[in-house]
Amino acid sequence: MQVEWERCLNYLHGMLSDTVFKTYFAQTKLVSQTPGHAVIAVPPGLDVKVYAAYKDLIRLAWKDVSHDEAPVEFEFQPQDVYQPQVSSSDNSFREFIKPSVPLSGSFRFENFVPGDKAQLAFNAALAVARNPDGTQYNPLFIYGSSGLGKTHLLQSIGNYILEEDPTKRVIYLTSEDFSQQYMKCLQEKRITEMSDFYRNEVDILLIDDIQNWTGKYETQNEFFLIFNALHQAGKQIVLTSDAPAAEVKNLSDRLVSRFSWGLTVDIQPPDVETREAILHKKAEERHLEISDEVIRYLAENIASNVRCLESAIIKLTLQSSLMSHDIDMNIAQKVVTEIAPTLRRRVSLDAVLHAVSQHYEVPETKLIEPGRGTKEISKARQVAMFLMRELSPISLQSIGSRFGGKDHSTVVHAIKSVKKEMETDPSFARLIESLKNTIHD
Ligand SMILES: Nc1ncnc2c1ncn2[C@@H]1O[C@H](COP(=O)(O)OP(=O)(O)OP(=O)(O)O)[C@@H](O)[C@H]1O
Repeated sequence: MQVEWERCLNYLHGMLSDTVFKTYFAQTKLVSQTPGHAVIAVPPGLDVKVYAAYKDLIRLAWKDVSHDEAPVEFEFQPQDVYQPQVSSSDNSFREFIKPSVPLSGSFRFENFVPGDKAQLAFNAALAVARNPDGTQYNPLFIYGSSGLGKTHLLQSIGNYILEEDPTKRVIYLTSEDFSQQYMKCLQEKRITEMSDFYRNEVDILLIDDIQNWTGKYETQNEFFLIFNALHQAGKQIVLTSDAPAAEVKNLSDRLVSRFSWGLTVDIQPPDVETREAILHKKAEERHLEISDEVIRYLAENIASNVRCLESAIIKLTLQSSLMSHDIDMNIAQKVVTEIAPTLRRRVSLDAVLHAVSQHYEVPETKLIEPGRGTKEISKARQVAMFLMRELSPISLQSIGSRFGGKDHSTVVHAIKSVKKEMETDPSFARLIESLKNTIHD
């Protein structure tokens, strides 16, 4: 019951001035509710008559958050024994929601190769980074298929801004992180703190993969209010998605419309020349000597996405050191044959979770909840992370997000552990292969 009032308060926060909201609403509580009637307790010292002026707005907010068409009469009462919500210090709230995921230093404009297909997105991202006060394109909405550099550009914006001005408050997170923050705050009745945080402590908001908000209407409502407040205050917002906003399934119309206020740009798969340029760049970054012939062969044969090009470079290095031989066409052909099945396959994360949960007899909810869990759960989780990476062109960060917001290094560690065990234990390697074969979308 109180949860609905919290949502209503959140809505009101978006409609009222900060002062009015904090004076009259922030400390209120829903104390009882019967059909058509709700009693709201207000802190001592406040004149309950004041609330008459807000009744229509409150009804509207209530209708919107509760989806209840029946009219509700709100009665405001001073409480004799009123326990205001203990407000936490900023630091403890930050600790509680972990607002931002650290930016990876390797995502920079200098090492992004735009080619023709990502030039517009690159220019727009750079323009936003150079003018982070929301005056360029606000919001900037970047969309494109998996592995084409959306996260790279998004994080490059953050890195650039922070290098120019380390005092800027840049928040980067995936849409799933945001949903989790919202659910956590809702459960702990800290929604007001969450909206306060985004309203008052963010200069640039970067949100990755908003397609994962499909059907999550409560999260969308919360984000809608935050978006409005930030936009009004001239704070820059950048969003990415695997599809244009209008094509994201079950994304509310009002968010779709807000997202089109600024600039929408897409990233298309790179053509063969750009793939060559990317491979040259990646080889150079790793101080690898790879002939033009090998680069061209890889660029022609790996056309799916840039993540696969990167993985080809890593595999080339591995093969070359295993065979104690310079990288040549033989090694390149071996690598292309090895990654060909991955290029064809693309399974959903849910399919992987389901298969692993069945095999280890661990409920899916246990696999994805934060915290370590038992040894068995932790093992099953590592296997799931490994399989997701193998069977789907998804970033380490997105995998971590699926497991209660684990960071990228936890996922790297999980993948390494599974690989190591596969090398030393053939029966475990067979198990992984058989799991791979059972997973289908
Ligand atoms: N044009 C490019 N130039 C250089 N590197 C690139 C380019 N495009 C992608 N990459 C690299 O490819 C990898 C995958 O890119 P990224 O994670 O940004 O993709 P994404 O579009 O966000 O994918 P997803 O939707 O799966 O999260 C990253 O390591 C990134 O640095």
